Amino acid sequence: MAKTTDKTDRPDSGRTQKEKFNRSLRIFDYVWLYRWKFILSFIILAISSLVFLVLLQLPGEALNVISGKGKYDLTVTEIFTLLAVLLIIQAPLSFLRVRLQAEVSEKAMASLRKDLYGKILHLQIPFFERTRVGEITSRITNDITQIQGIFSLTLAEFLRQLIILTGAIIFILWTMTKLALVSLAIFPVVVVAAMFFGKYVRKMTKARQEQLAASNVIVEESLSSITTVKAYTNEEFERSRYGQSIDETVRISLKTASARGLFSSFIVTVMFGSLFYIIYRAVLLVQAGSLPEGDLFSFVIFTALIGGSIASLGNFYGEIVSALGASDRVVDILDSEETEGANAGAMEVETRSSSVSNSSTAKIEGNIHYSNVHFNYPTRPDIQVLKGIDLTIKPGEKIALVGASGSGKSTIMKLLLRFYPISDGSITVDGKNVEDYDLHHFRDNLALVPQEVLLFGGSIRENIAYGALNATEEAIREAARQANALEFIEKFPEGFDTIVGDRGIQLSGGQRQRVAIARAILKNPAILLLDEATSSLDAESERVVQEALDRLMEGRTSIIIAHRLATIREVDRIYVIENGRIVEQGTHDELNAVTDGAYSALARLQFQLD
Ligand SMILES: Nc1ncnc2c1ncn2[C@@H]1O[C@H](COP(=O)(O)OP(=O)(O)OP(=O)(O)O)[C@@H](O)[C@H]1O
Repeated sequence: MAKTTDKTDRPDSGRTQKEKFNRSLRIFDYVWLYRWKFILSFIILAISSLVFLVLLQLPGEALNVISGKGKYDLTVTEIFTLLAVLLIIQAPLSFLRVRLQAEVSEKAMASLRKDLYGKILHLQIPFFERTRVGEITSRITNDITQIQGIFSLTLAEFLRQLIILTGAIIFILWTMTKLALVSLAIFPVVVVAAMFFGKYVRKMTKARQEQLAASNVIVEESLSSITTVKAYTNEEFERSRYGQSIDETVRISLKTASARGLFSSFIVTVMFGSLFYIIYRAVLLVQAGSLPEGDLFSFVIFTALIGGSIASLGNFYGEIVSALGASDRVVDILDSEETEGANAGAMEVETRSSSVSNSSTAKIEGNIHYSNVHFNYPTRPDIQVLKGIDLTIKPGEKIALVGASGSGKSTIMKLLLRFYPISDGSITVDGKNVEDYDLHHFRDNLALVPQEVLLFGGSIRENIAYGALNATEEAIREAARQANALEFIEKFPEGFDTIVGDRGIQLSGGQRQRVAIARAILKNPAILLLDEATSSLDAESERVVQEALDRLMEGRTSIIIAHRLATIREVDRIYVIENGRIVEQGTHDELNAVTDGAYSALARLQFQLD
């Protein structure tokens, strides 16, 4: 099973922090769509923060009024009436701000999510070979949630704290200059120290989360391959793998707990110690008669406010920095140039969805020509998988590829599907290089029936309709009939509405294959790619599947990867692939007649075994 490290394989290619930062800001484009609401929410925020600052001065002023040292000509009742009025004004403002920010962040992130997913779906296959599914999901879920947090909360809070901090400092400097200078000399130092300490604690917490995530990957991997785990009786192995990972989590957690413990002792003693020292100095001033009691009260409130603001600014800053990291990863994918074919843009998908298989471009006939095709997988540049493949298939012909495992049969097929760019040579269809076709139009003319059919989790109907999303009920039924699937589907109490379960596991192998064949029939492609199932179906299932396949292949150019030579006796031509080259070609009878031929050797071996 794969290693559990979560790494981004995309090269960081020495991008500087500044470049990363600038790229991250591209996320703002999404928020900018709702700029007026966003700006309005910040104006409201600024107003309510200022109101808050005024509000906090009032209790102190009330105390001053009692001791006859009031600054403004107000009675206690008037002060508290004012306080009540300000509170009431504050209420709808808060509501409106929260509502506006939620609307902006939800809508902006929804379009970001949609764009990102659209982009991911259009990325080339090598991206998916490099990047683990969990990591891609994490981009769409965790990273965007983190970015959303910034727009819905953090940025606003950051600004609010900044206003409060500035306002509070100005207030105490203005009204109690001497005392303010003492506290401004001590307090920020302590808070900054606390912030660094806090950063360390956060780092530890993150390490713990990562370790926990790694443990979850083990669970996910083991459970998704539970049949393999059981078949190999590796339950104990998996349990201990998980156990070790969990023990590691505990170890890191305890280290984190110690750091957290130290942190809170630090906060309690040093932070509050200095706060009390400042208050002590203030009380001395009150005692000496140079500071009214009410101002002392305000001073305490505002000093606590300044401390709180600095600390939370630190936290919010941390969140903003990590969201910038998340944005960078998201923009990395959004800007990726690894998109399939220049014609495969998201816009086109939108216009296409209404007329899925009826592309306006002329239908392909299916004249396929491979000319001196060389190929190596992008992930393994040193290993040449195809070493000069030449083959020609006329419209409606059926050809088979045979050869040992790893000889390159599937690769030949994948190149026709344009999953990878060809290193050298060319493939043409109807005389035109496959690269020059509009990708969607091109693939609309191809259908693939894979060896291992994995269905989507929905109903049988949805799975068949995947071949042509706008197909009618009759067309789906007819496709199922031709695929020899109608009978078994109708035996289910729910018929076409039967849910096939995650990846189709509630159907047998043969049934899954027939659903896949029905899907291909519905698509009605000119070219058919068939990776013959190796899993041996029982004779009866094999017969019905084969019959369905024969019907599917009728009148279509078909390329069959054959594992069982018995099924390809009737094809127009067989190509024997060895080590990325075609070593023999001809009909079954021709090749079988070659003494010491590669095919005849294979045939002897198989028919002996059969
Ligand atoms: N995605 C990939 N990335 C890198 N190498 C690959 C990839 N897929 C296949 N290969 C390598 O390319 C070679 C040819 O593989 P291919 O799947 O075409 O063989 P095959 O003849 O279809 O085998 P089988 O009959 O077992 O399906 C093998 O050596 C394989 O390891």
